[in-house]
Amino acid sequence: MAAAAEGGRHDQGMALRKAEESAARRCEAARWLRQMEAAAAESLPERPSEEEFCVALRNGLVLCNVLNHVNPGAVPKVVENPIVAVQSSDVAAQSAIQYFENMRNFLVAVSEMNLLTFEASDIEKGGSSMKVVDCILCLKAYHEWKLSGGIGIWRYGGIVKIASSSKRLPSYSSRGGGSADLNQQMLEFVHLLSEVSLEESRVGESQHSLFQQFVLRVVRAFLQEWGEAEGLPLDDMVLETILEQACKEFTILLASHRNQVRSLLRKMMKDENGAHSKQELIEVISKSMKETSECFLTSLRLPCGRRKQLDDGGGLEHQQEELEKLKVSFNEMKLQVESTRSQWEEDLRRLESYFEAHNHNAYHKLLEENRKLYNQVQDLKGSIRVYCRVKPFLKMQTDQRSTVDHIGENGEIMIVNPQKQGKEGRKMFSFNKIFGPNASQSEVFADTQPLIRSVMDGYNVCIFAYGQTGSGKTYTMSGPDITTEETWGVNYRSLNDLFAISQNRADTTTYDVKVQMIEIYNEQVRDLLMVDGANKRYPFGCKILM
Ligand SMILES: Nc1ncnc2c1ncn2[C@@H]1O[C@H](COP(=O)(O)OP(=O)(O)OP(=O)(O)O)[C@@H](O)[C@H]1O
Repeated sequence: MAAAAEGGRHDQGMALRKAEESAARRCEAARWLRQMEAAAAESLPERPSEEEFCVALRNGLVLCNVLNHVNPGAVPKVVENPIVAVQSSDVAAQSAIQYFENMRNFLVAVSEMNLLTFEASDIEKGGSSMKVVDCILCLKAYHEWKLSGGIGIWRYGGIVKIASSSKRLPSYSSRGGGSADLNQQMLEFVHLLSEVSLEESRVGESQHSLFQQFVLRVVRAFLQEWGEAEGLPLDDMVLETILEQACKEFTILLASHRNQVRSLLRKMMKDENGAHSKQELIEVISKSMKETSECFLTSLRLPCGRRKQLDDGGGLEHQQEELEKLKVSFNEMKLQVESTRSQWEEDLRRLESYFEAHNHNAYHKLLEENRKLYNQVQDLKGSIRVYCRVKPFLKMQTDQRSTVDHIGENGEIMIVNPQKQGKEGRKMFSFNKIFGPNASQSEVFADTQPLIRSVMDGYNVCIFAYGQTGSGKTYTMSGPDITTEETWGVNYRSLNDLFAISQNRADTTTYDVKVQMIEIYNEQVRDLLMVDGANKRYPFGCKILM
């Protein structure tokens, strides 16, 4: 109950405020009419009731006169009959007709000026005086705008008027004005259109920026919601580039269409053959607007999730289809690129392994040939070579008479036996080469060294020293001091080369090196590396390599 009472009080308060508001507006309208028309001051009170207000204006006289003050000639014929309190029924009927003519002329003129208007019945008893008040206040605002120079944009209750200078204000005449007046209006319109261009371009720039931001957000939100655009390369940069381009094109289109409209209107104005109705003018403008919007939609080319709301011409639907096609073709292309890439990778792998195998084979073939040639040379030099080294006299030796008479260049050596005479006392021996008493360890090894490579190529090689006790076998094969490389004998030098070649060929060949040391003495063969003395003697089941 309390709530209902509260609601009722609230409604009463609202109604009171509305009544106060409409009374204030009515008083404002009455004050202005009284200022504009002296006759109104007599018939219209300064603070009239609704009834008083309607009665004072019902004959249309005040309204027509005021309108003619605002826009001279707007109502060419005004019925000036005085208000008579008591009339005969005939006179009253005639007056009513004349007054109705005033009211009709007023309403037509106001309507042609594109101002707010009302129905004739609104001013009759039981009508809505609010609309009458609105019409008068609208006329008042228009009048004030004209007085202030009529420059810029004027708005009142949804009505918009644009003008640039007081000299060329749009002049609205009554319906009977003819084509000349209409053409004048259109020329004015064209003039105003070009005048507002500057203002438009300034506003356009900020609108462009706002529009761009707005569309960017819409599209991003849409793509997030859509989720199917993952495969498309629509990152922020791409989107912004597309939209920026679309906005630029839209701006250019707008400017172009504005110019088109302007030139079309100018052409129409110059066409003196006939008048052009307002309907024709509107048709031209709306056609141009439609073209602009279609061009923009075509140039934008973006999907829109709310297409049903926005697209009543099927343009966005077409864009959506195009996008779907693009997406399918993009995915196909992506698959094709993937497949081509894996094909290339496979081809590359095959080529690599082919060249690797080819190189490997070629290398081995070359190596084999090289080995063959090398070992053929070794064979030609002789598969069994015998060298002779002449031991020098040691410092401790007192008798230093030599038995070597002569050493030839081709491996001959002449030995002298002083105890025999003649031919028996001189004997000539031939070897592959003779090393004299001054030959160094490295000179002796130089002739043996090529055979070490033959070992690494898989050939069997045997180097051994032969001679009586104390003749220098150990000196030649091992050397007097193994700590000094210069004095190394054939064995150490051979092993050194063997491991060096093994390392050089590590990329292609793996070598397994084994060593065995045996002694043959008094027809007994002993394994020198065996710790176990019992097994030292031959046979111990091993192969002699060197
Ligand atoms: N070319 C040489 N230059 C200098 N000294 C040498 C040369 N050949 C051998 N000698 C010296 O002669 C001595 C005997 O040599 P070595 O021990 O090499 O003989 P061997 O043939 O091995 O004897 P064995 O068969 O008894 O073992 C050693 O003192 C060695 O240093």
